[in-house]
Amino acid sequence: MLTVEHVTKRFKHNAVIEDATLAFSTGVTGLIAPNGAGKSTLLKMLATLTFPTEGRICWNGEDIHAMGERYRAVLGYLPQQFGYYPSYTPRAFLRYVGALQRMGKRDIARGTDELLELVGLGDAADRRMREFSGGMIQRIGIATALLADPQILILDEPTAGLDPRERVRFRNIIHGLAQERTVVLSTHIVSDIEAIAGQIVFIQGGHVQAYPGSAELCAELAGMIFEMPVHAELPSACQVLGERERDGRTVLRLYAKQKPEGACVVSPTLEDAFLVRYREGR
Ligand SMILES: Nc1ncnc2c1ncn2[C@@H]1O[C@H](COP(=O)(O)OP(=O)(O)OP(=O)(O)O)[C@@H](O)[C@H]1O
Repeated sequence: MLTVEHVTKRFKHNAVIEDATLAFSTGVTGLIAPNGAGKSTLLKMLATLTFPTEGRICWNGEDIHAMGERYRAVLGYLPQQFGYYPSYTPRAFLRYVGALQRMGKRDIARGTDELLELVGLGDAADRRMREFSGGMIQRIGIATALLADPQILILDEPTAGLDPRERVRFRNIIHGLAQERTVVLSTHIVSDIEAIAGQIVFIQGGHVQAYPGSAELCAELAGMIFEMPVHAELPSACQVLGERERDGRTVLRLYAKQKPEGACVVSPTLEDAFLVRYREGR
């Protein structure tokens, strides 16, 4: 288990993460927050690329910085900007990455074949990556992070720039990988994690809060999410969460503590929970 114990991260006097205590076990944890909230900072600390100002992070009870190379041997990390060489083929690139990780040639070759199949790029193993779509490159990024068969997989906004089909494919791959790994991924797109995250972590104003899954978050809003016709008079104490089409009509989706006149109550979604939590001024 990966544990974050009373971790604070400050840049000069600005605390980006404040006294965070969290645990990541097998399965997917989705870190969801708007841009600039501190997702990458938290993930970089989990990947030992930056240090907590206070507190410590442990893997199975041992401080990850004290573990040094032993920790990096169990860690796979896909940064937000994944660096690759466009003139390389996936096979050559994975060989290069494996060599940097001091893996044996046979392990690299076996890993490369298995991983390219896993991410659906077995047929593209010997094509130059300059011809690849953004989604294909992200899948190469995943294969790279998985090459040394890590127990912990940290993915920083892995679905950024992917089209809906690629997002679904990516989500399925991540879900499969998390059956026997600790996967932590950041996103600001709710649907990326709604279906697969066993734990959801919000970061707001430096405070980090974990929920066991989207069901608990949605339950908190039960009876407080409504839809009403777009031209109806809005109650004063409500938050508009968006518009949508319902049975050929445009309706407003609202958050309110009490049922507005003419509104009907609807089931809360993780997106509602996200919008309510991160509404302007909060
Ligand atoms: N090395 C640094 N020095 C100073 N401030 C930093 C540094 N790294 C991050 N920050 C600040 O910390 C805050 C959180 O940044 P971070 O990149 O962790 O956010 P994020 O949630 O990952 O956002 P995004 O989705 O835009 O990547 C920002 O205000 C950023 O300017």
